[in-house]
Order: sequence, then C-alpha cells, then structure tokens
Amino acid sequence: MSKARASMEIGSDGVAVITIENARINALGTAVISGLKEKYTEAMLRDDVKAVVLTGGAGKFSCGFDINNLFEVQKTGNLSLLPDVSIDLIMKTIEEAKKPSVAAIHGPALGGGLELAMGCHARISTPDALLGLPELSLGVIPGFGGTQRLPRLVGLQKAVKMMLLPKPIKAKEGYESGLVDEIAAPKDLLAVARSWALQIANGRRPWIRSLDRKDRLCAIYEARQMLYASRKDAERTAPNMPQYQACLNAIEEGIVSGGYAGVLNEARLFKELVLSSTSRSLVHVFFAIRATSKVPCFSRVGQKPKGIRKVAIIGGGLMGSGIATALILCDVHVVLKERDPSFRGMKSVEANLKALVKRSSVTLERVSKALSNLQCTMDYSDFKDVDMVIEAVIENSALKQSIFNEVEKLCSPHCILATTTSSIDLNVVGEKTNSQDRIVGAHFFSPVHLMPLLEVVWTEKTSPNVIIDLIEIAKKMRKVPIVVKNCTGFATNRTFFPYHQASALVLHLGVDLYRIDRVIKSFGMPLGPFQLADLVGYDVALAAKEEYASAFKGRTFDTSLLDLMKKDGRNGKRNGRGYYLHHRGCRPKSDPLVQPIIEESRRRANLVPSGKAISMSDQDIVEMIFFPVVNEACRVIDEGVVIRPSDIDAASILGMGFPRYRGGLVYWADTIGASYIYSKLQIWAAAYGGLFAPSSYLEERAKKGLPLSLERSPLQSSTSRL
Ligand SMILES: C[C@H](O)CC(=O)SCCNC(=O)CCNC(=O)[C@H](O)C(C)(C)COP(=O)(O)OP(=O)(O)OC[C@H]1O[C@@H](n2cnc3c(N)ncnc32)[C@H](O)[C@@H]1OP(=O)(O)O
Repeated sequence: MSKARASMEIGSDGVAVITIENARINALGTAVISGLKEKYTEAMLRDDVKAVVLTGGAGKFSCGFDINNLFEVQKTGNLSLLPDVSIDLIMKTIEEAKKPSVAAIHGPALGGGLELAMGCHARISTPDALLGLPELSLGVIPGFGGTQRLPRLVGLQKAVKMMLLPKPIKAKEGYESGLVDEIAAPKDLLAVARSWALQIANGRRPWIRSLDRKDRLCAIYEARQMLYASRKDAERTAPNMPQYQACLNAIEEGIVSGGYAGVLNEARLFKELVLSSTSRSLVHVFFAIRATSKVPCFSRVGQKPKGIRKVAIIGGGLMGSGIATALILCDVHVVLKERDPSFRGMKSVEANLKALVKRSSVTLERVSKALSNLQCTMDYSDFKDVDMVIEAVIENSALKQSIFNEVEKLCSPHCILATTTSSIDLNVVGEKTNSQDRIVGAHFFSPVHLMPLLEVVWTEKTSPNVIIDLIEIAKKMRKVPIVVKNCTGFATNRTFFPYHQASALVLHLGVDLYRIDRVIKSFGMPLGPFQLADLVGYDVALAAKEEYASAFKGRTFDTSLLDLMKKDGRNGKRNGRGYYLHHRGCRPKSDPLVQPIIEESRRRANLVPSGKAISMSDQDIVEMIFFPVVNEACRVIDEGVVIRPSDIDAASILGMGFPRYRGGLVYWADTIGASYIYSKLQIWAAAYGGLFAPSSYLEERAKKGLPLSLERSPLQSSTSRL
C-alpha cells in the first residue's frame, strides 16, 4: 500500500501535476491534506510553474474526506482534529491562488473530493467518473464548500437534488449540468487538463472562481420557494435526520448572504452535525456494512475467490427469478431450470427488468445485454460447466435432497452447491450427497433484485473456499454478504422472530393494533408489524411460528390470532383482506371488522384476566417490541452465529429495515444500555413468560456494565471455526 500523500511532478510545459495518493480510494486524510497544502505552496512559489493540474492516483480522483477521521472526531469529541480544508486549502490556497488549477477527474470524485475539484478553475473528466456529494448519508453536510459551489455551478434545483438524494452522477450528466467543462478519454485526460490549465493562465479561457459565480443562481425569492418545498419534502422523507434541514439552510444562507458567508456558515453547521447522534450512527453503519465481508480465517490463510462466471438456478419462482435477474445484471451467465414449459421464471425476470427500467435504475441497453446472459432450460444438460448451482425450490427437505443428489453427479467436483432455504437445516439438505463441503446457504431476501442483503450460511463442513466465492459473487451483485452459522432462522430472521411475537403480545395486552403500527413506523421501521404481516402473508408467518416454537421451546408467545384471521377468510394483501383492507393503487385502510377477531384472540390468550387494557406509552410499546429482539440478537452473537456484533447492525438495517440513523439494532441497544434492557425484560418475563426471559449474554453484559457490541477476544469467542 502506498503512503498517504500528495505528490507533484512539474512538466517542461510549466504545468505542475499534483496527485492525491492514498491507498485505493484516495481518501483525504490529514497527511494528504497537509501534502496538498505543501505542494500547492511550492507550486505557487516556483517560477517554472504556470498552472496546476490536480488529480488522483490509481485511476480515482478522491472519495472524499477520510471517514476514519470523522470517526476519530466523534470518538474523542475533539473538533480541532478537523483540518481547515474549506477556507485555508480550497478557498485561499487553490481558488484564490495567483496560478490556475484544473481538476483532472477519473473514477469517483465524491464528497470532499468533488469539493476540491469545484475549488479548481475548471474540471475535465473521463466518461467513467462518478461525481457526487454523499455527505448526508453520513449525517453531515458537505463541509468543504460544496453547499456553496455546487449550486453556483449547476443551478439550485440540480444541486439540491444531488445533495439530498446522494446518488452520484456520471460525467456526461456532469457536463450537461455545467459541473464538468470537458469530457476526455482516459488516455487524454492529463493532456487535456494541462492544455486547459495553460489556456486559463494565458487568458485564452476564462479564469472562473466557482464561489464568485452568480449566473446560475436564481433570484432570492425564487430560491426560497424552492428550498421551502425541499424542506417540506425532507420533513416527510427524512424525519429524525437533522442534516437535511441543515443542508438546505446552508444553501439558503449562501444565496442570501453570499458565497463567503455561506462557506463560514457551512463550516459551523458541519461541526455541529459531526457530533450529532445521527452522524455517529451513520458513520458506524458505514463501517459496519463494509466489515461484514472481512472474515478472519480467510485473511489468515490468504485465500482468493476463484471467480464465478456461470450459475445454474433451479426453480423460476419468486426467489429463483429474482436471483437470476440480479446475476445477469452483473454479467454472470445464468442457466435457469424450470419445470413448467411456459417458462414463467423467464417472464418474471423480464418483468423485474422492466420494472427496473421504469424506476430508471437500469437502461434498456443494459437490459438487452443482461437478457443475453440468460438461458432457460427444463433439464440438467447445461449444468456441466457451471461454477455454482443455486437451488430455489419450495421448502421441502426431501425435494432439496434429491435435487442435490442428482446435481452432484452432473456438475464438476468444484461446483458450489447453494440452497436458498430459509428454514431447513443445511446438514439435512446435503445429507444425500458426498459433497457436504460444497453445500452452502445463500439466503437472499425478497425481492432479491432489490434487497441488498445476502446471508452466506456455513456448516461445520462447508469449505472456506466456498464461502469466499459466495462473498465474492454477493459483492458482484452489489449485495452485502453476512457470513452466518447454520441455525434456525439464521441471523436476521432469527433475531427478528420475537418482533412479531412481541407485537402480538402487546396487542393482546389491549393496545390498539393500528396504534402499534403507527408507533413502530414513527420509530423508523418502514412498516408496522401488522402491515408487514399482511404483506408477507399469513401462511409464511404460521410456518415460521411453528418452526421457532419447536426450535426455541418456551421462548414463544402462542396466540390463535392468525388462525382466527384465516378462519374469517383473511390472508393479508394476497386476498385484499387482512388487518388492513388492501385495494390496488390505494393505501391500506384500517378495518373495524378486525376488532371482534382480536377480542376473541385476547379472550383466549387471557393475558389480562380483568379484560381491562394495560395502559402503555409509545416508549413502552417500542421497548416491549424491540427489547426481545435485542435479547435474541444477544443469543445470536453469543452462539457465534455472526462473526461480530456489528454484523447484526448491518443485517437489521439491510434485511429488516431497522432505521439506519439509529445505527442498527445492537448499536441502538447500546445507546440505551444493557442493564436497562435487562431490568425491563426481567419484569416482563415474570409477568408474561419466556418470550422475555433475558439471555445469559445480556445478563452478563448488564451486570458487568459492558456494551453489547464489545467483541469477545478470539479465545473467549464461541465461534467454532471461522
Ligand atoms: C468535509 C467533506 O464534505 C466530508 C466528506 O467528504 S465525507 C466523505 C464523503 N465520501 C463518501 O461518502 C464516499 C464513501 N465511499 C463510497 O461511496 C465507496 O466506498 C466508493 C464509491 C468510494 C467505493 O466503493 P467500493 O468500490 O464498493 O468500495 P468500498 O468497499 O465501499 O470501499 C473500499 C474501502 O475504502 C474505504 N473508504 C471508502 N470511502 C472512504 C472514505 N471517504 N474515507 C475512508 N475510507 C473510505 C472503505 O471503508 C473500504 O475500506 P475497507 O476495504 O477497509 O473496508
């Protein structure tokens, strides 16, 4: 790994090329920032330098301020660890310098990286460049002048969109919106940038300081109207995220009081936000998500993935067709085996792709390329040269066993045998094969082509090579892989099974169903538990309930609610009648006719013999529903089902929709404290039984005053092999 620094090369044309160099992504850490300051100062002093080209090494411009530094500031609370980049480096040293700078951008120019480029007097970019200000996703706002320069370069509307929906744009869009001045082929990038720099120095092109520009800004009253609308939108779509309103305030201040005042105000707001709980949570999530694929045993032995190019999928149902869609979109050749000659799976893949085009997630060109990777079949003749088979048939152990028994004979001895089961023991699935070392679980979340999580499930017999290959393919599919040990429900579903049970219990204590959904939604979940149950369907919920009841005896809450709902002809969204009434194209509506069913279920459960509803605050509801979930997460950690506690944070956000700004389930629990959670669970366990019984891990952490997220040392860990 190269040293973090800025290097400088001075050409005979009088152009100094200053290059940001920091590992793979050129993060702007303190060494790079002081290096840039030093090289710029030298370039300004030297008579043989007429102009500067600023670029990044290793095919990337810069992915922004080093997030490790943000974390350090949050950990210590020491704001003086933040270097003065905005005023000292970008404004005074680059933008107001006596020699012009041109940014030569390739690869990502994100956050502080793009802000550096906007401080230059022109920007040349290769077509592959990615330009964006994703700071809001870290709970802060752009802090190197981005809230001021971007609107001045691309106009207010575009700038607000780029900051609030922090999805980077490509060079072409950057050029069309005025952010990029010219697009150059990678081989010509430096030459074109040099030529621009010299032309600006010679007065043959305008010397433009972005912060001084006014031509792209609209009148103040118009800007205020636009920002007001964005504020209203953000109040709805990003509640509990102060960075959205702060960003809009920062932009407005710059429009009203001018760029310099805007930059000063932005720096002040940035510092406030860095120390906010939202930013701390989001920075934690940034690292938690990236940590999931770091599996200690692989780094120890240095295993490398073999590369999966061709995959066979058995079953073209919802799961199989979703996996096929995701794979062909990342250029993996897929053989989709179906039983039905009408190839319904193929039609579902086409429908998935069509929906993605409608959402503007993919282009038609990409769709036709993806479809050329798909081959449909009804037999196993094309399985000989596949690198991996993914079985995606119904949850039936005998069927799965016979499939793998057959497939084992047809495929190469190195072919990975993956099952999508969410409930059957992997050892049982592979029982009829001689290839238990190649059997692995690929637990996708539905809809597969949209959901970002993949649980990679291993047994004692799974070979580490197989796991590393699955991690690799997950990353290729742009999914976050979480490596989990084989157990009922794996990590995510198992952790969240008490969520539904506790919600039902709260309902049976007399709390209104729709209130529970409202409270949980305002906590930040995308849907309340009962609306979710309608969406998933009752058969799935009933099957899961049975499974958990037998796997985790004495820890479940038994009610007849779902049976009564089904008896009344209700099956959730599937037939339009559940806890809610579902009509196509309309929001789900509460249904008063559900109340007698609930009453009957309450009567049977007899949790409150007096029949008088227990009075609960919104906080009580949240705690009673989520603390048992935290408790189960403790067991999952303790049993070594996940590699590290933060894997649960990533899984809870990506698989279950736990609010990202709360940092994930375990992180959130630690903000409350193990001992409080433990004491609450003890009280509820005494009153309502095993669903709430505190786990030994929680008890230990509570009594020792330790956070739940504190990792055990490897020697103490109960993780057996990974
Ligand atoms: C003051 C300023 O306004 C504030 C800022 O600039 S805040 C920073 C704003 N920038 C960002 O948010 C960019 C964040 N990074 C990304 O979006 C993506 O990492 C990327 C598009 C650059 C690359 O994506 P991808 O190729 O999938 O690789 P990814 O796994 O995400 O990252 C590779 C490594 O770079 C690290 N990394 C990425 N951006 C980083 C950053 N800005 N600081 C520190 N590390 C960073 C990741 O942690 C990861 O490290 P690891 O290998 O040890 O896990």
